[in-house]
Amino acid sequence: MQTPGGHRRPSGSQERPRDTRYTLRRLWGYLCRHRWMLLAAAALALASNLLALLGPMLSGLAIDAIGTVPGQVDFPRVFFYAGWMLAFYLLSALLGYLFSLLMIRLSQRVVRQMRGDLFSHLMDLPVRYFDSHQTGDIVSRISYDIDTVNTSLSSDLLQIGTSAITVVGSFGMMLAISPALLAVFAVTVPLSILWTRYMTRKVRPLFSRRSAELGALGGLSEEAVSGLRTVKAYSGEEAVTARFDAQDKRALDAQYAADYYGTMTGPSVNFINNLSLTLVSVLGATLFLFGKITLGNLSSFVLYSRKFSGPINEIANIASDLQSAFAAAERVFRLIDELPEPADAPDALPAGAVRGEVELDRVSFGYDPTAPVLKDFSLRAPPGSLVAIVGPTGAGKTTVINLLMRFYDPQSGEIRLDGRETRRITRDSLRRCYTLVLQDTWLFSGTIAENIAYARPDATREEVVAAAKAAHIHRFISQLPQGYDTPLTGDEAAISRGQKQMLTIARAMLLQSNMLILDEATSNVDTRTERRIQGAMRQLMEGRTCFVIAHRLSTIQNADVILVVKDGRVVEQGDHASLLQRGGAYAELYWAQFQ
Ligand SMILES: Nc1ncnc2c1ncn2[C@@H]1O[C@H](COP(=O)(O)OP(=O)(O)OP(=O)(O)O)[C@@H](O)[C@H]1O
Repeated sequence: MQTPGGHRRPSGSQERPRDTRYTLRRLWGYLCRHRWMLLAAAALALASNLLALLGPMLSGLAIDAIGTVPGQVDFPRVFFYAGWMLAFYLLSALLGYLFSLLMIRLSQRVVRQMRGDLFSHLMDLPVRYFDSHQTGDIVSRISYDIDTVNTSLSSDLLQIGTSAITVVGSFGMMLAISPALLAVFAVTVPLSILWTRYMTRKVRPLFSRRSAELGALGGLSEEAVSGLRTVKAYSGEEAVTARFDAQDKRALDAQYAADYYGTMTGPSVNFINNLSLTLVSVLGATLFLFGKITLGNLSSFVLYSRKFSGPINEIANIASDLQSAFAAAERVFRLIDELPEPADAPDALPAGAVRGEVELDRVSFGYDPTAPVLKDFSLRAPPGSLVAIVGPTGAGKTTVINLLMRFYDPQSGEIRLDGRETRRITRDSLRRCYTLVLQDTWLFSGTIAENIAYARPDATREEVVAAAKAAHIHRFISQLPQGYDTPLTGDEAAISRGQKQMLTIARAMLLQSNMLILDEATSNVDTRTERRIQGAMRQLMEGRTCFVIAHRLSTIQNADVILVVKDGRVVEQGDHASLLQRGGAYAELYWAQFQ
């Protein structure tokens, strides 16, 4: 039996990269939510860099104060300039420190918002999304990809911000000192810009691939870890390790390719910039010879030229980090951009108090619209009735539940609750009308009491205990050292599958909804215990419209209507006695179990 919509398909590990501008705009949107912090950071960066920019100029003035004639050094002036240099550099360092602090805080806030948006959007996605994407890949977006964006925002963006100011400032200073010497950069700067652009374009898809392959690796790990018992039971360790190995190799290859081209960018741009230093030295010496520049100015120019090309270098160096962050941000935004469950119809109203009359009227549905699973499916459940759905594996029983809960909507036909089409009822209120107990028991890390009270956190301890007693799980819980306060963590061994199922039944007992769906809800409980909780189950079903899917036909004999489903169609319906008498598909299933 599946959980509703529990079929999983691996995600396509390759998604087409979007353009950088789109991702940048989205990131910018997040940053702008903290525009005051951003503005303060920009002001700090500007002040810190402008102060640092004064250093080379003061150094040049100090050199000129030394003069060219040995023994005629104007020490007071040298110390005067050196003193100012020290003061400016100190202040610049202090402002730089404050700037970094602010950027770290800013990136923390942005990441928190992004992660929050991502998670809450995840909750709004239709079941279909989870049916077709690997859990590990989704988790990797929430953790790994967002972390990558975080690192990049706090360090790379910071560097780019300060670099830009330094580049512009140094350029202005060099222009003031010697426009002639500046000509050197007319050759080297375009060269390094073109080269950096070429490399980033080359590297970006490689980083997208790296993120996707790492996501797939996460998916595989999640699959292997959650199914470890089965893997061991089938001695599949080697096969799963081989698959992991192959995927790990693919991820590492993708990482290597991205890092290889990423690291190539820095040194090559560095070389181009060093070339400019060589040219400045030659041209500067010539200008000095002709008395067009003082030694101090030349020295300042060289220092500014280092300041000017340094950030270009840095930007080239962090370009690969940025590419990796863009690829990660893109995967995050792609998830955020996934279409949520369609909004409720404009005329949809809350379900309100319902009697519990459910009708499926000639419903056809396929997960893939071209391959129908339910064909012309009709059923009518009067209020308070017990409807059992039986049929062979893959017949479409769980699919009926998926439609009742509106995890999916039918392609044709109508589903009605109390005569109202369910599309005219808000999804949330419709789902609240049902209590759903699945074979797939889902317990979260919290105490036993919290797990039982999951759908009603306001329930008192007495109510929780009464529910547990009704589900015949109270004795077991009381024997635990911490009783109802026993934490349920990942330690699956501490509690059996049957006990887990009883806990989910206790959880259902606490709810007062008018309709109940039991999808193989007692399949893990032994027949004796099942018989013992029958009374409680009957009490739970009392007065409620119930849909029960059970392979064990003994549990549904008292149903008002039994629907026999085969290949997505109702092939027989009636109560137990009439269906047995008929000697058709139901009788066949029944005798197959009891003979
Ligand atoms: N999320 C899904 N995506 C695509 N196909 C699906 C999905 N869920 C179920 N199916 C297909 O729909 C058909 C009906 O599945 P369903 O789970 O409703 O059967 P079932 O009668 O509940 O079977 P079982 O008794 O084994 O649980 C199957 O062929 C199944 O492969």
